[in-house]
Amino acid sequence: RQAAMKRIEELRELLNKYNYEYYVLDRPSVPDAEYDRLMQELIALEEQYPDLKTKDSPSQRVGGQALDAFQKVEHRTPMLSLANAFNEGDLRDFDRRVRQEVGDDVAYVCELKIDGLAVSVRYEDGYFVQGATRGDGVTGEDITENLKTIRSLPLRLNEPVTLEARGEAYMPKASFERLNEQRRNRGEELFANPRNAAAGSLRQLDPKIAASRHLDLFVYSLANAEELGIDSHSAALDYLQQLGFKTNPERRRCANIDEVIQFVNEWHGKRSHLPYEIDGIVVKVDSFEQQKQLGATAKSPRWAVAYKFPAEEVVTK
Ligand SMILES: Cc1ccc2cc(C(N)=O)cc(O)c2n1
Repeated sequence: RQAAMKRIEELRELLNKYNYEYYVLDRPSVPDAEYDRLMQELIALEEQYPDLKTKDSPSQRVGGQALDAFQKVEHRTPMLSLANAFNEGDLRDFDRRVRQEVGDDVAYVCELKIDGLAVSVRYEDGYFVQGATRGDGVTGEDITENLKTIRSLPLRLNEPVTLEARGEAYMPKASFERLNEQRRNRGEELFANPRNAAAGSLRQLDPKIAASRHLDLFVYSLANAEELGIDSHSAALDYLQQLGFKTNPERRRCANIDEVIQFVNEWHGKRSHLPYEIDGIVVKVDSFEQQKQLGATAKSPRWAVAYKFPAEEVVTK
């Protein structure tokens, strides 16, 4: 039994590491066959010794039976939506309002605005404990079992911290094409775009169906950053990455609004080359102290804006 416990721990660490390399770093170090072989060994040992199964075991990603309904979840801090900017003038207006409030010494962080579903994930002592949809920003739906099927979501963080992170669950373009191909062959109704497909997948009561949709997740903010002594959005993103979350690498810290506009123009033409859809660029004041000075309206922060790209001409296939 001692040997089994040791081997189970070894397998769990190995499989979580291989999973991280494959799904977060996109740099697998072992062939799939090796991963599958080790997973089968872990599942067999956990069946033999069920009490040695832990909640961060990689065998627990695709949950058990389907749920009857989703429970409601109250977000500890509201999930804000972003005010939109549609052109350079809107961005300059945003910058002027910010500088009127906090002065000219302000830096921004630009991120790609992933076209998916906003979700919130909670960890206690480093273990994933609950995940929820944004809902109306205050109350969402508990989709913990479905989020567990997203391989880039760590079941355990690199540090035993208690936190709540926010991110965008999305369906990569390749998964979307494959899914619609399947539905076409079965004469089923097609999804209009990856965002709708991701929404439909996360709303599945059966986690096995959610798992089959190959969703992914970029994490983009820390709800309790202050408690953890983090003072800026860029530091929060670095910390999330350090903890083992998948964060979007295409982010840039900008010293002024001109650099923001440059970043926006750069990505305007490049987004079709991305393996996922984006519908704009998120621009945030970097310093949390300045964010606090700017505050938020009932709906959205005054320290952030979403620059929206015009909807891509629809190419019907
Ligand atoms: C505060 C906030 C709200 C929605 C967001 C949405 C995205 C996104 N869709 O990528 C990124 C962010 O940093 C966001 N930040």
